[in-house]
Amino acid sequence: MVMTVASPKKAASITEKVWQRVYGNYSTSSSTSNHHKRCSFDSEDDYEDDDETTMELMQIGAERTKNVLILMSDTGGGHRASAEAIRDAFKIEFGDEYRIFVKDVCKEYAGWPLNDMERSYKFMVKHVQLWKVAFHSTSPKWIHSSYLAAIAAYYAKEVEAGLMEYKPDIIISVHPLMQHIPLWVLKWQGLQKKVVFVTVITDLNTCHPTWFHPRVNRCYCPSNEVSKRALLDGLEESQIRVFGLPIRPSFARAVLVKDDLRQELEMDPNLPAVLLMGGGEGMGPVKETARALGESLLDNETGKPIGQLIIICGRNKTLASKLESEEWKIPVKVRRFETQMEKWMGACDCIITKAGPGTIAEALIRGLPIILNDYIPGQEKGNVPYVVDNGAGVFTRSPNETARLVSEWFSTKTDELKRMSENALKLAQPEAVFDIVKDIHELAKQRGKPGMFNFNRRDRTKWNSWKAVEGSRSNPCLAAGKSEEETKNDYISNVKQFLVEAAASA
Ligand SMILES: CCCCCCCC/C=C\CCCCCCCC(=O)OC[C@H](CO[C@@H]1O[C@H](CO)[C@H](O)[C@H](O)[C@H]1O)OC(=O)CCCCCCC/C=C\CCCCCCCC
Ligand SMILES: O=c1ccn([C@@H]2O[C@H](COP(=O)(O)OP(=O)(O)O)[C@@H](O)[C@H]2O)c(=O)[nH]1
Repeated sequence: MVMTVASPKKAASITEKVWQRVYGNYSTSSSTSNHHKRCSFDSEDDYEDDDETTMELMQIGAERTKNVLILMSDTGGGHRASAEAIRDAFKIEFGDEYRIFVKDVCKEYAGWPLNDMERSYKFMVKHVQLWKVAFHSTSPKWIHSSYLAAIAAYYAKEVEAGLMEYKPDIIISVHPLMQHIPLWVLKWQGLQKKVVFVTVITDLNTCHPTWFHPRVNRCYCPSNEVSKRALLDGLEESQIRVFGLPIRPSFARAVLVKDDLRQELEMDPNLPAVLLMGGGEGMGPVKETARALGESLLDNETGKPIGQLIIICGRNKTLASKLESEEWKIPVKVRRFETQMEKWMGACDCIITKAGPGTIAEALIRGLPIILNDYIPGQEKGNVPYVVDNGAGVFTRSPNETARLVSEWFSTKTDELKRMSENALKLAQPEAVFDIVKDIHELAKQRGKPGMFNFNRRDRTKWNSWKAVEGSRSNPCLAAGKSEEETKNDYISNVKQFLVEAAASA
């Protein structure tokens, strides 16, 4: 059945469509609604004609702005940082060719627990044994597939509404839990062949298996260790690319001079500097380590400092307030959430951090030797050997040991600091984010049709049905003229299909 909203003169509607495609006027729901009202068709003839138009439009459409939806969640600071890195790299490489949306569709559209993952995750990593059990017990495919299927059964419609709102030609997931449900929704909508779906993994080594989904078009692995895991988990070699972890272009492309940065950041121009942090949330033994450094970086004989300390607390306001209120015998700067991490890293000589992959990858680009003082069990565990075995840093949980190491690096063991800095630079992959976006661009080109909004007959029906209920977030089947009972049955059968698929894949 075909929706009939209006029956405008064909020529006018086609001209308008060409105009809108070329100028990419698909960004607001109102313009899209109007577009769809104008572009509805009544008969099979209209469809035939429209298919031809689509062919024409595909050629012109090469120039239209394509929508890229990046799926992330603020569980930790790394996923957002990588998402923004990809967005910025698209902008630098391709200008207005792509329109990028960085979104947590689960938070914005779904209900509990999907809309509350940040808080749940924070709670779980605070009670670290709880996280350890959750991480490892959900690693078997049959467990996480069934669990995600059950959640999908509840929220697929909402996630679908979220995806449809951005009309993506390309979906990029930078989160371990954003493969299964969106891919299912695309399949349900018959859009899997039209929308490019890629995963960009942001864990360096021991990542959770939910990152690996066999139906993605590409899986970008940051290291060979991760690509081996992907192969073991059933991905094909042709799906995998190893470029590195995507880091904000400001790290890779900006030319930063340490002396200038120190002046800009009002740091001591001469004293060596150590940067102390704990990811976006200011986690790990930051306070204890700061106090130990306050002692070890003071020369007891002269009473003068041998180094300076920068502490970045991220979103941990309690930690920042506590440290700000302390008295220090060496130069110390306590900062909250910083947006120009490349500058602080560029102004320092080494870094102390928990084993967050984003911070590690950034520090490597800046050639900073790394002291890892903590890790989250599961996904961050493997980051420790990644750094230590490559000679770019050391691991110790002891604040006193950390403070001793830094004071040695700044006095008697400067050669060790230099050697580690060189190793860090060897491991760095500053171009990774550009390689990733270029590959996605190529992938999208190879696929030919730029996404779901090159309508063919079937898509148009579906999309018109969907748009008819725009805003209400109801099931598109309802708008397609089905009864509530039929709609419910449709939905249940879709869910069943998903559960069967999940069981089969397990
Ligand atoms: C015996 C069977 C028991 C089954 C019980 C199921 C209970 C489910 C409870 C918890 C779910 C645990 C999810 C484990 C998957 C973890 C995947 C993963 O690697 O997650 C990591 C991210 C955080 O990203 C990391 O941040 C780090 C820094 O902090 C660092 O940067 C790292 O590199 C990043 O990768 O974790 C999450 O996003 C987890 C959010 C969990 C919230 C859980 C609470 C709500 C419960 C369900 C939400 C729905 C998710 C379903 C997942 C299903 C199974 C995998
Ligand atoms: O004040 C801050 C603290 C951290 N970060 C960034 O947050 C990310 C942290 O990611 P990581 O993977 O290291 O740890 P997570 O926060 O996910 O635990 C890195 O890109 C940091 O540069 C930031 O931009 N400002």
